[in-house]
Amino acid sequence: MKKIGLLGCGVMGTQIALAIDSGKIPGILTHVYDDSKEASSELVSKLNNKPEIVENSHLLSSHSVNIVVEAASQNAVRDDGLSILQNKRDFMIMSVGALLDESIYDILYDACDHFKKTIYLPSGAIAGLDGLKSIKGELESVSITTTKHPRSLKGAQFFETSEINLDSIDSSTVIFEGNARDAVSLFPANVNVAALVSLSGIGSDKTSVKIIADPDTDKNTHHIEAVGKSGKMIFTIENTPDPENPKTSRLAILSAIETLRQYCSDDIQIGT
Ligand SMILES: NC(=O)C1=CN([C@@H]2O[C@H](COP(=O)(O)OP(=O)(O)OC[C@H]3O[C@@H](n4cnc5c(N)ncnc54)[C@H](OP(=O)(O)O)[C@@H]3O)[C@@H](O)[C@H]2O)C=CC1
Ligand SMILES: O=C([O-])CC(=O)C(=O)O
Repeated sequence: MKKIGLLGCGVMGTQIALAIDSGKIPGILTHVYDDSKEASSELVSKLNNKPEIVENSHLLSSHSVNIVVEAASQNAVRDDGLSILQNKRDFMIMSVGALLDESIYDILYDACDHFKKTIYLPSGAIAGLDGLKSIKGELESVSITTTKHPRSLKGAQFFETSEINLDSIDSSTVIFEGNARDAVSLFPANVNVAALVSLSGIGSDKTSVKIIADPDTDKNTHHIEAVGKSGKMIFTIENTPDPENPKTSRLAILSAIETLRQYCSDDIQIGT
């Protein structure tokens, strides 16, 4: 059975750990780490098969795990990605926005090649990446519009310099329009999906992103439009937010679980 190290013990990390513990993912969770000792202890308390809590993130991949699963933050990918691959572990990334920094992307890409390891990027909170990848070479334009309740957007770096006050928004309001590169750095916990769309399609400079704060929605909605020689693709995904962390959609958690389940099984691989 594959051995798994978990980096990040928040909402998503906890659900992934429970899926391993219940046997839904046929692997063994051997080591976990979170910057918050409270979060890692709370996660371990919920499991029947208790993993070891390591003292720092680098120790995760120094143990003999097959894969490290990141469910923490873009900073975690920046700080720990290279050492995970250098220690010859596969790496599953949820905070995909970190890869839109070209220097990080190049370092991790080269490390995969050099150490013969693989980075896995689950589809997260969206669908349609299979189609987008297939028409990559023929795409003319790609856009993604993300709509969330203002409470799901709270705490984003964007608000450190913006005049917009989320608490005073009383109707659907466009709060950001720009490219995917800027979007993921200003909203690092909200639009990792824009990084997935960019990496599957025409890149982060050409992928347009719009972010809407809507006080009347109870969904995290992502609307993607891609136009190219092969025709037009339109995807709208209306996600249920996680009750504990409304920034994160239930689909993103289930997508992480399914990717890890496939990694740990000898299943037929469906989809592009
Ligand atoms: N690809 C996709 O489609 C999606 C990606 N995501 C991303 O997945 C990640 C996990 O989401 P979720 O579980 O909901 O987030 P949570 O905030 O619930 O959990 C993240 C946990 O990781 C900890 N953490 C943050 N940075 C580090 C670090 N550098 N090293 C170790 N621990 C760290 C946090 O601690 P503390 O609270 O103390 O910072 C927190 O306990 C987020 O980055 C999120 O943006 C989410 C949804 C969709
Ligand atoms: O879960 C979602 O709806 C999307 C999200 O937070 C992200 O892409 O970072």
